[in-house]
Amino acid sequence: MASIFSPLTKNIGIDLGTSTTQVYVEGRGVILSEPSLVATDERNQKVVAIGRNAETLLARSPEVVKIHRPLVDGVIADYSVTCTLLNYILSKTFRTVRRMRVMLGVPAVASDVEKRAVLEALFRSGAKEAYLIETGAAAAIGSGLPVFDPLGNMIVDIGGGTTNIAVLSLGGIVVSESLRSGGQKLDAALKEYLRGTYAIVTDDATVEEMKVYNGSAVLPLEDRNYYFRGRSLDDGLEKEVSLKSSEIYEVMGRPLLKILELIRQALRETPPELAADIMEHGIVLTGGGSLLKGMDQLISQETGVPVTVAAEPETAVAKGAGMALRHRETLHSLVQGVQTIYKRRF
Ligand SMILES: Nc1ncnc2c1ncn2[C@@H]1O[C@H](COP(=O)(O)OP(=O)(O)OP(=O)(O)O)[C@@H](O)[C@H]1O
Repeated sequence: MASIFSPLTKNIGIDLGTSTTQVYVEGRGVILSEPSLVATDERNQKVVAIGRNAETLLARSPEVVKIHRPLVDGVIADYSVTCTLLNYILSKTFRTVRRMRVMLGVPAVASDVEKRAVLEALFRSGAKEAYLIETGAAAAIGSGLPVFDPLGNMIVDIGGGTTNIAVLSLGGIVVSESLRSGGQKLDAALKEYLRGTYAIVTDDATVEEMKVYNGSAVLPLEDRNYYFRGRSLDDGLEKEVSLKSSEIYEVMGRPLLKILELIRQALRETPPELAADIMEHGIVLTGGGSLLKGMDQLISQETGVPVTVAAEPETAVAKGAGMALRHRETLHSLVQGVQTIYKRRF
């Protein structure tokens, strides 16, 4: 029987995200990226689809299907649904990988109970070794920041449900901040605005499209009109509504303020010598939220620090978690007093 130290054991990094779950396999890259969704049949509560299939099913027969999101704001909201999703993901990965050593990114804001729940779910799903790493640290490693150097590195990961910030130096986390707010709060603000101002309700896909294609974190140079369809609250009929780009910008500005405040707080807590490195080398952004138009510009304007978006911002956490497995002993000894890695062997 192959030992867990066997070369057949593959290092796997997982980003179990509020919106999307990604799996990275060492030597192969990101092999799976699917929505974090589980669909059950309303009539008998049986699981009928997971991940992308659940999304497709919802679009086809919304009346029969109930959609479950295992995570809310970055942490497990439904343990059994989380196990179902992890089982599906690991069994898909297991088709090509015999033995798995898994590292999973968790937000710094997650409690010990939540962390233990994820570890249990990983072991139940077939992982032979399982570890957790803070999302910010994983994102920094996955973006290729020189985290082992005697330098201050700052990463801001803006996900769907959480924003995680970490300042790393010499392989350890010096400052760590986490907020249960991310891209989904922008969607919620837009939905609320459409309901309150235009008495119209829209589906998630329309709001997401509005944000991704027409949204901006900075005041748009040209104030264009965009047209969307939704259901009128007055008569229940489909209605078209026109929104200005400046309006979308204003609505999204409120939730973005919280993210800006968290970044300022992390900068205030950073020791001066490391802050000087960050001023020189800049802040790196990861996570889907970093792709919002003008996000780097807004953060740079508001903090006075140069900002860049990582080359592959959406996969940085999964990749970094997988890469961290190779350095797990070093990281373990260097990250003193920080609850970065949890380990249990069977
Ligand atoms: N081009 C884009 N512009 C604006 N937002 C985007 C863009 N692309 C993706 N997003 C947003 O990024 C978020 C998803 O990012 P990501 O996949 O990093 O989060 P997650 O890992 O699922 O969540 P979390 O880390 O909070 O658990 C969603 O809110 C999505 O709408």
